[in-house]
Amino acid sequence: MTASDRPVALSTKALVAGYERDLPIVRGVDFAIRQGELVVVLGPNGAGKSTFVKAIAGLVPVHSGTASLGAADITSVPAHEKIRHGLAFVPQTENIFATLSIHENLLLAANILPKERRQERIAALYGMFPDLAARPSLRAGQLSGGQRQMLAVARALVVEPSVLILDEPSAGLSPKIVAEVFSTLKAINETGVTIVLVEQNVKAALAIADRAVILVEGLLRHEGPAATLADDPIVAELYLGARHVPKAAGQ
Ligand SMILES: Nc1ncnc2c1ncn2[C@@H]1O[C@H](COP(=O)(O)OP(=O)(O)OP(=O)(O)O)[C@@H](O)[C@H]1O
Repeated sequence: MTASDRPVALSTKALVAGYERDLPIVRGVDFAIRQGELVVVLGPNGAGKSTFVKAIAGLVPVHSGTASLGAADITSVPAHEKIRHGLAFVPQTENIFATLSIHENLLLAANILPKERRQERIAALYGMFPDLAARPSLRAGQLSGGQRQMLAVARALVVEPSVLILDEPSAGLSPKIVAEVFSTLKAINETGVTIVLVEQNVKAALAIADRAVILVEGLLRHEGPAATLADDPIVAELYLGARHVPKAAGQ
């Protein structure tokens, strides 16, 4: 089955959201990602990318429109309840408890699972993240930036979400560490987890994504397969400072 035949995992319809009622930041976004896809959300600074995913996650007020997981409307489901529907969100910052150990961070995330499943899930996560397994009693605040992001991702995966949304997991990381984080995300995606990735790191994100959507001023301006968008003049215009997009011969 190709990606386009698979059921929609997460969608929004005419989603309008923002911090104040009279100031919508996301201004009517129709978006869909199919099961097993990895879609990157691109766009210039201030375009509303974070606001868009936070609105889906229940962390920013939705003014109108809907967000759905599969067929279930989750627009009004409180943020902490969305995980029970299979949606996990990794915020850009404050995504771990720095004063607690790696193991305590995972235990806290596992709290919503039935008691008998917690150890088994944490063991599975340690299998996926050997760096975390190597020193479970280390205080999370002592981890490097990349390892912190991995702990944040591991916390999100404890409850086996069907959809994982990440808000700029590469922020502040060196290119080498970004490559490691992204290859881990790709491996997670290959286990069947649908991933929505908000990113500024365009090249690296397009290299692992199936598809990309571009938000500009709160609107979905452009979308397409990641492989072709990498060479798209609109991407160049928005990101690479190419103000004058070269016209095709004859124009
Ligand atoms: N907590 C907040 N309260 C009020 N306005 C906010 C808040 N957070 C962001 N905004 C505003 O919302 C708009 C969109 O911000 P957002 O962070 O969603 O953009 P972004 O595309 O994710 O940008 P970046 O890539 O720089 O993070 C900006 O004008 C920003 O100033």
